[in-house]
Amino acid sequence: MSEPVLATRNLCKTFNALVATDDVSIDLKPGEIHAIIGPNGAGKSTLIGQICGGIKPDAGSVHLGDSDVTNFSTAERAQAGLGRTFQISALAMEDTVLENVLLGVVGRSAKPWRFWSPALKARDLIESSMAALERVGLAEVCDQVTANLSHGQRRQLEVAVALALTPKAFVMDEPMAGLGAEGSHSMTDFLSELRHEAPILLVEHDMDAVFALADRISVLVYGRIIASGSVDEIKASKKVREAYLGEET
Ligand SMILES: Nc1ncnc2c1ncn2[C@@H]1O[C@H](COP(=O)(O)OP(=O)(O)OP(=O)(O)O)[C@@H](O)[C@H]1O
Repeated sequence: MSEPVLATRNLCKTFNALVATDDVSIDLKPGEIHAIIGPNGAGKSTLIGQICGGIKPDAGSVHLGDSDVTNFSTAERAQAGLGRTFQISALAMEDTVLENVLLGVVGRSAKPWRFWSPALKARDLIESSMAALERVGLAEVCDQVTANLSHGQRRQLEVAVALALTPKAFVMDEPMAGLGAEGSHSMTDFLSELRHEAPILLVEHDMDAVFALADRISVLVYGRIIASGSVDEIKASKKVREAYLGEET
């Protein structure tokens, strides 16, 4: 069995009396897409916040490869190889498409000026940023102001920002949100390939995309993982249907 690239161990988080994360231990293995699904308010965003560093857990730990990153800042986790896309866009709308990727990469450095001083480094940085834009199909609009992009292109740009950091693992929060059928389809194709570069922890409400992509699904209800398994196992689970999928049928 391969070692997980990303793991949480017994994560707990309460907000006053509300238990938002209840003893959550999940793994992300090389080459896989592990989807986390659950009804609204189940604790998916809180879990992602603890994995990526925005929310401090009350108990438990987060591991990236061999490193315990529980006490790392968000920037330190990104530096350690955690690539994240956001539910709500974190892009700078007034900056160009290329600038957004460059800023994403430079922001990763604890000492950003180190990137900019030698001309060679700056050139490398631009080349790797352009390569990331090329991969998501945005190279041609690299000089456009981000505000001019369509919603779908902004989602692609977020992926490019994460990609340019050459992460060890991706954490993606609703990458399909707001994409039309065609956009979801091409993002699904893209993520399907991307998993071989770095595994993806995917939080997504779009069940068609989840069922098409996930190697494994974990179902979160009231902050607790109630089931974890393959797409077929989760679809067949009575417990899951009652707690979650059933409410849609
Ligand atoms: N900062 C906070 N203070 C108090 N309660 C919070 C806070 N953040 C989240 N919660 C509560 O914790 C629970 C889990 O919320 P969370 O946003 O993690 O769920 P979610 O599964 O991401 O929901 P959605 O699918 O709607 O995005 C909810 O009951 C929410 O109201």
